[in-house]
Amino acid sequence: MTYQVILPAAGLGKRMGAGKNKLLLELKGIPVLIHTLKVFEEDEACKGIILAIHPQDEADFIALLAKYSVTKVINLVPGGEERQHSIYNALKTVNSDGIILVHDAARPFIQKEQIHRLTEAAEKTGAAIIAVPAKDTMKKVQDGVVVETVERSSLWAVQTPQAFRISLLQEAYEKADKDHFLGTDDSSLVERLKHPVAIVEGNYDNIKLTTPEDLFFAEAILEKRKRLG
Ligand SMILES: Nc1ccn([C@@H]2O[C@H](COP(=O)(O)OP(=O)(O)OP(=O)(O)O)[C@@H](O)[C@H]2O)c(=O)n1
Ligand SMILES: C[C@](O)(CO)[C@H](O)COP(=O)(O)O
Repeated sequence: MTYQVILPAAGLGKRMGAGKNKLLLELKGIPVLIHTLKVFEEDEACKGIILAIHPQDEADFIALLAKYSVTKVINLVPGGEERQHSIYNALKTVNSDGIILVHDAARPFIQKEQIHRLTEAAEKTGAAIIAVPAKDTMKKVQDGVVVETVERSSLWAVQTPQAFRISLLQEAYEKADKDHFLGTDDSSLVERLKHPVAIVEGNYDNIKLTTPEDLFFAEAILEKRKRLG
């Protein structure tokens, strides 16, 4: 199942505190952005990558695409104030049908096998997301006091990629824009259409590099993969 992918890469990395786009930080000498891009560059089912970038990063990103021979980037679009705005800017440039993925550029450890299970599910259902069963107990808190412990057996920790029929995601984004709805993931916009979203189980390696300790976890994941081959 072929697909296109939108990679939102226009964040400021405030929680990382690196003083620059965290996607320019290096893991084993290679920028995070390139680790993520290479997964899709090397996936024969990926027919095109649309990168949402911050204008201040444009020169650095273009230089990296050339240095690492990334050929599948078909468009660079300006990011927006929020992740959702960056993705919407990219989605507006898509004029085809089929399946589109949205994947955080800050998640460099996604693997082709998971992507293919995801696209197959999205082909069947129109919408599918990668997630893993929650390992921690989650509680709702108000004013510093627990108000509810959420039943863990039904909880999943949602990641990206998230995969959709292009027309469905475009409808969801148009409605969210009209309603001024801001979600923390793309699936929540599709759920507002009362459209079912399938869960595809991924793995716990697919972390999002968000805070400084994640860089240490990332190095450990790379070391594990090197040892396991
Ligand atoms: N306005 C934004 C915000 C985020 N992103 C991208 O969306 C992904 C997930 O966002 P997050 O991890 O929150 O990145 P940042 O927004 O950079 O982090 P922070 O919230 O700590 O600033 C990242 O690849 C980020 O580059 C984006 O394209 N446009
Ligand atoms: C989309 C996401 O990665 C799913 O877990 C997450 O919601 C992104 O959150 P962020 O704060 O925009 O990184």
